[in-house]
Amino acid sequence: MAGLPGLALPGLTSSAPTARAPVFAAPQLAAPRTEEVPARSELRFEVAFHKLFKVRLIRGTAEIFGTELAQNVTYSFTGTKAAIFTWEGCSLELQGEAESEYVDSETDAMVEWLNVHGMLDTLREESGNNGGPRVLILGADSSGKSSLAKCLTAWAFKVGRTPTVLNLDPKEGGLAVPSALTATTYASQMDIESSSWGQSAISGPSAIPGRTPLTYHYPFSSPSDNPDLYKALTTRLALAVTSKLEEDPQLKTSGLILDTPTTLNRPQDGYDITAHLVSEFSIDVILVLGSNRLYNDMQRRYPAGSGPDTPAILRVSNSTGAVARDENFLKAHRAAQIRSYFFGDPRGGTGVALNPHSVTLAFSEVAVFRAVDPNASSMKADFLPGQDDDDDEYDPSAADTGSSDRLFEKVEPAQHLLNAIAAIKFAPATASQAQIRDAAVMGFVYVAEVDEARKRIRFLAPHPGRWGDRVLVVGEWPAGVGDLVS
Ligand SMILES: Nc1ncnc2c1ncn2[C@@H]1O[C@H](COP(=O)(O)OP(=O)(O)OP(=O)(O)O)[C@@H](O)[C@H]1O
Repeated sequence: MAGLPGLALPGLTSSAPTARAPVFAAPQLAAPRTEEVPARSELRFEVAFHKLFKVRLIRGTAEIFGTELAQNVTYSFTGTKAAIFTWEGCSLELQGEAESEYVDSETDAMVEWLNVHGMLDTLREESGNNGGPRVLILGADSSGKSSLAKCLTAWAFKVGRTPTVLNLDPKEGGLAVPSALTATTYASQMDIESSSWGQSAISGPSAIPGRTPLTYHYPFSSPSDNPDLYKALTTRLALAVTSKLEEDPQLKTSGLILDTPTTLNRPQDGYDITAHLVSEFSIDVILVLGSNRLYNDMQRRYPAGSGPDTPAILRVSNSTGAVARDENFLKAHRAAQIRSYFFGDPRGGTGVALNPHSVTLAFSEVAVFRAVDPNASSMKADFLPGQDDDDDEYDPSAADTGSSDRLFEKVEPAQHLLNAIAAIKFAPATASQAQIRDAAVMGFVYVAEVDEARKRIRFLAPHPGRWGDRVLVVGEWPAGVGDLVS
């Protein structure tokens, strides 16, 4: 396939909106009030989507998941559940509407987490040629896994480290969109206002210095939906990250922090994947949050003193303030994450609004593949549109997956792609199944329009560059966001 001519629509440049960005109508807020937060306490708050809650630190010091707030800067939150913690006490100016907002002093977990950071930093000090700690965080649903990962990352950065964080939860998506498995080095402060891990440099300029994660695409919601694919991708990530660490002593000493999905907690299908991660990333510390069963099972699997490569298992307290997020909240959270990937942060505050680029292509100019759901492949084979006649032929490249099933099937562009999020992979249209699987992601695009009559398809892309002869891959996850463009 020749280079894809991107068609910039009139007026659709980076200085004028390419698509109508979701407008965040700043609500009228009541006058600000002041909240005194005692030492070693935290202000916990929950803000609904489409509501705004503003916080300004006016006295003392405070941090949000380990990252310090600057004094006299107004931070804006929406669609967030979080806590502002203070070691020494602080005064906060609050404005706006929180669904729940209270100060709590039951914060022993923070002290414990800080001790874990101290222990990890001692391991970094003493690491020599072996490199710093490679930490795997496991735990129950909403136990605070991501919050702990953020705290450990922020505190490590604060003492001059540059840890590499792996988001291995396809429901979260790290600095990209859900379905992204990412590795990101934190050499600058984390984003205070983000309810996830912030915004990637791929999406455009941001107030926080940009980070470009190494991204792989796993378009299923849980590792156990397609364990072979999940394992293959995490192996690629481990190889890439390990070689990056070998090239940079500072990164190597700073080590790895792996944030994982809750489903790894399940003995029946999660432990096998956990063992894969432990071996591929040469994990030496496993932090278990809030599950005695998981802690005991891990201790049995990796008994202390059974060898130099056996990881240490540490039980860590749950974040007492961590709250379960219901499916509606999580759905809105995912939609917001996808929106911010394309449109930036429209809230004001320190956020930067972006204008995604619109690219219209002929059907003949794109190569779209769909990741096959191994649990439904036999049913799908007959029904998916756009099957080539020779699709049933044996593909030798699929052999190294350990299964003769195909991983991806080519699909013709049609209405079924509308609202899909597609990964642009560093693989040409002629690539084998294994090459498509193993290719990293250049970025994600959103299918904004499919014109079957004129055989044209319009994408929104965060980046103006053309992607040339590269395949697009869609899957069942994340589900399309219907109202991304109105
Ligand atoms: N101390 C706290 N006070 C208020 N909210 C908190 C606190 N700690 C964590 N949270 C919030 O609780 C929610 C769940 O926490 P977190 O995402 O860290 O858990 P998790 O174990 O990673 O979740 P999941 O099971 O979805 O992967 C998040 O919205 C987080 O911001």
